Amino acid sequence: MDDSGDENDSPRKDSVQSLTAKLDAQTLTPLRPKKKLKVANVHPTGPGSSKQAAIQEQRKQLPISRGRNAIIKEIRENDVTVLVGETGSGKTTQIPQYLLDSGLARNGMIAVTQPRRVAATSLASRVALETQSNLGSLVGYSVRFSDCSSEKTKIKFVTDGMLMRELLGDPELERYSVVVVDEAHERTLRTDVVLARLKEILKKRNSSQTDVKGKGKGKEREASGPTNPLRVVIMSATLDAEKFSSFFGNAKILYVQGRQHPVAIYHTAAPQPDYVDAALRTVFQIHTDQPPGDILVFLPGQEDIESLDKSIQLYAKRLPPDTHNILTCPLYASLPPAHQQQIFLPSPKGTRKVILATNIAETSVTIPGVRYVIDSGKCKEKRWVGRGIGGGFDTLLTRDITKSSAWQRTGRAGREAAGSCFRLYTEEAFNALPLSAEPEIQRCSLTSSMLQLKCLDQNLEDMEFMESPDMDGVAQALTTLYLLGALDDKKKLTPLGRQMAYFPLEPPLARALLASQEFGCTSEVLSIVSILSSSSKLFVDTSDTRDAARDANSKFRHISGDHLTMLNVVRAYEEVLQSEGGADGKKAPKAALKDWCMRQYVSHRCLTEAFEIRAQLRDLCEKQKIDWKVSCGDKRGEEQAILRSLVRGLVQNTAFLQPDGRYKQVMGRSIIKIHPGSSLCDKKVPAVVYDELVYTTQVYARGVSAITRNYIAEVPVTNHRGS
Ligand SMILES: Nc1ncnc2c1ncn2[C@@H]1O[C@H](COP(=O)(O)OP(=O)(O)OP(=O)(O)O)[C@@H](O)[C@H]1O
Repeated sequence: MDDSGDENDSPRKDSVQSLTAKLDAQTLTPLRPKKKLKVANVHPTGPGSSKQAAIQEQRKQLPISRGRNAIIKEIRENDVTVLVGETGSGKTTQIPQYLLDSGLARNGMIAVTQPRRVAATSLASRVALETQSNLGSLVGYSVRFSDCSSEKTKIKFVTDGMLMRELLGDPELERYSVVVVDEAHERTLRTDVVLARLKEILKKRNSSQTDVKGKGKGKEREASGPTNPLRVVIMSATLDAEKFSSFFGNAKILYVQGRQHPVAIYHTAAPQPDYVDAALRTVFQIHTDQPPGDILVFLPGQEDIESLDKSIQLYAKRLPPDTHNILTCPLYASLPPAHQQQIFLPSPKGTRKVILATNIAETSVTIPGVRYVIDSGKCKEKRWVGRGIGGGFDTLLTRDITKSSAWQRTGRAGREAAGSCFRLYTEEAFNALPLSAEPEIQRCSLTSSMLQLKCLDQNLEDMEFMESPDMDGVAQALTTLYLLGALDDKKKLTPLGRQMAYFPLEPPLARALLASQEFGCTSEVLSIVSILSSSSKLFVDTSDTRDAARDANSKFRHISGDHLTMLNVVRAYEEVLQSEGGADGKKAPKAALKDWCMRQYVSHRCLTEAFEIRAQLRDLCEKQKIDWKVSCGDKRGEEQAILRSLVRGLVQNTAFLQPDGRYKQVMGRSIIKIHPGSSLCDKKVPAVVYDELVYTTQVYARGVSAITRNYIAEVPVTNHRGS
C-alpha cells in the first residue's frame, strides 16, 4: 500500500566482515527470560512412534490440556467465557476439539474466528491433521473468495470478515452452537462488530435461560432450553480480560497457566533507527553463532521485506563455503495464498530458513522450525486520514508496535522448542509502548461494516460496542452509502444497497459492477474490479526495473489511463492462456504463463488471484440474475461505458484540474497529485477518477483514468428513494 518512493531497494553495501564487526559492537543485551517452564520434549522419537502418535502426545503436553475438564464445564454452564492463556498454550488448536468431543456442538458447528486468512487456513490444516481428517471434511475454513468446508464440517476456522458475511444469510448464526472469537485483543473493526452482534444474538437465542450477563443456569438449560443455544468463547494471550468480561455482563474469566517452551528475550543496548539494517546484522549474527533453527523476522511492510530479502541474498553469497545456506521466504498479505503456504514447508537439509513477515504472522500461526524471532518493533497500521483533508481515506502508516504485539511476536519463537527473541529496541522503549492498539472502530473507514449491518436491520451508530465508533467516521460512512445509492435520504437501505452488500467487494466497487449493467459492459467491469480486489499490484514496479517495465508495459497503455490499461493486460493474458491450451477447463502450463508475465513486468500472482476472484464474482452474478457476459465489445464505445460505470461507484474519488495545474477533489478539499506509477502521471486532463489515495509526503491518487465532467454530473445522487 505504502508506495512513497522513499523505499530503499538497493541491497546494503557493507561486507559480511564489517557487518560481523558491527554486530559485535552492537551488543544485544540478554534479558531475563519472561517465563521458563520445565516442559518435557514434545516430540517422542522412540522406535515405532508414528507422526500421528507424536502429535497426540504433543497435544497432551500442552498446558491447556491440564485444564480441559474445568474449561469445558465453564463453557457448558455460561453463555460467554473469556479465556486468557499464554501464546502456545494450546487455546486455538485444542479448544475447538474439546468442544467437539464434549458434545457441546451436537446441534451445530463450531466457528473459530481469526483476524487474518493465513491464520484461518493454516490452523484448519493443523486441526484437520490432529483430528486425522481431510481438510474440508470435519475441519474446514472459510475466508474471502475461498471456502474449504462441507456438510460434514463441524469445526470451521473463519476470518472475522467472513463471519460477518455469514450473518447476512443467517442473522442469528443458527448453524453454529459455539462461536470462538480468537485473538480478540487485536480489536479489528470486524471483531468488534461480531462481538456486538453476538451480544444481540445471545439475547434472542438464549433468552429463556439467561439475562445475557454471561451466566446461564447450568446444565438444566440444555434440558429445557432451545434446541441450539449459543456459547461464545473469547480468547487471547494478551487480552484486557476485564473489559471483555464486563461488556458481556461480567462473563466468567478463565486463565490458563503456563507456556509450553521458554523464550529468552534480548533487547538492544541502544536504539536502532535503521531497523532493516539492524535486522540484517542480527540475521547473520544468529546464522553464524547460533545452533540450527529457522528465523522469523517481523518488519512493517512489503518494501522493507523486499529490501531485506535482497540484502540477505547478497551477503549469503559471500558466506564461507562450509556455512549452512540461507533460504529467504517473504510473507505479507498481498502474497497469494499458495506462496504464503510455502513458509510452512520444512527447510531443505543444511539450510536455515529466514521468514520475512509483516504482522500477519504475529498471532495464531505456528511456523514449524522457527527458533529465533527478530522483532523490528514496527508495524503498519490502517488509519482513516479524513479530518482536515476532506473526503478522507484509509491509509497505512508505519508506527511502533504495542506491548501485546511484542509478546505475540516473542511467542512465535517457543512453539516447538525453547527459542530466542531479539528485539531491535531497548528495554526502556519496550516499557514505554502502549499495552494495546487503538480499536479499529475508532480509526478506520466504517462504510463496508455499516452497509452489512443495514442489511441486518441494524444501525451501526445505535449499536452497543465495546468502544463507541468515531463520529466523523459514522458521518463519512453514511455520506458514502447515500452517494452510492445504498441508503435513501432517511438512511434506509435501498434494494440497490442490499444488492451491493451481496458481493464481497468494497461498496464502491460493488456499485460500479451493478452500474455496468446499465452501460452494457459487465464483462469488462468484472475484469477490472477483480484486478482491483486482488491483494497484489498488477504492475511490477521496482526502482531498478522501472525503465524496462515502462517499455514493456507501453503496448498495453490506453490513452484514457490505468483502468483500461488493466483491461488490456487482462485481455492479453487471456490470449496467452488460450494459446497455451488453457481454455475449456484445461489448465495452461504455469511456467509459460509466469514467463509471459515476467517479460511484460506484470504480476502473475495478481492475475491468477484476479481470475479466481472473477470466477467467483461471475457465480454470484448468476445467482443475482445479472448477465455477466454482457460486453460492450465495440472498441469505440467501450471506454465511455466502462468509465461511466466506474464513476458511479468511485464518485467520491474524482478530481478536477485546477488552473494552476493541480487536481482538487470534487467531494473533498484535498489537493492531490497523480501517482508516479500511473500512466496519466505526466498528462493534464480536465477530470480524473481514481481507485485510492495514498498518503506519503503528500496525497497521491493511484489507479487513475481521465473522465469528462459529465460522467460526474450524471451520477444520480438525489433520487435513490426506493430505487
Ligand atoms: N502447524 C503446526 N505445526 C506444528 N505444531 C503446531 C502447529 N500448530 C500448532 N502447533 C503446536 O501446538 C501448540 C499450540 O498452538 P495453538 O495455536 O493452539 O496455541 P495458542 O495458545 O492458541 O497460541 P497463540 O495465542 O499464540 O495462537 C504450538 O505451540 C505448537 O507446539
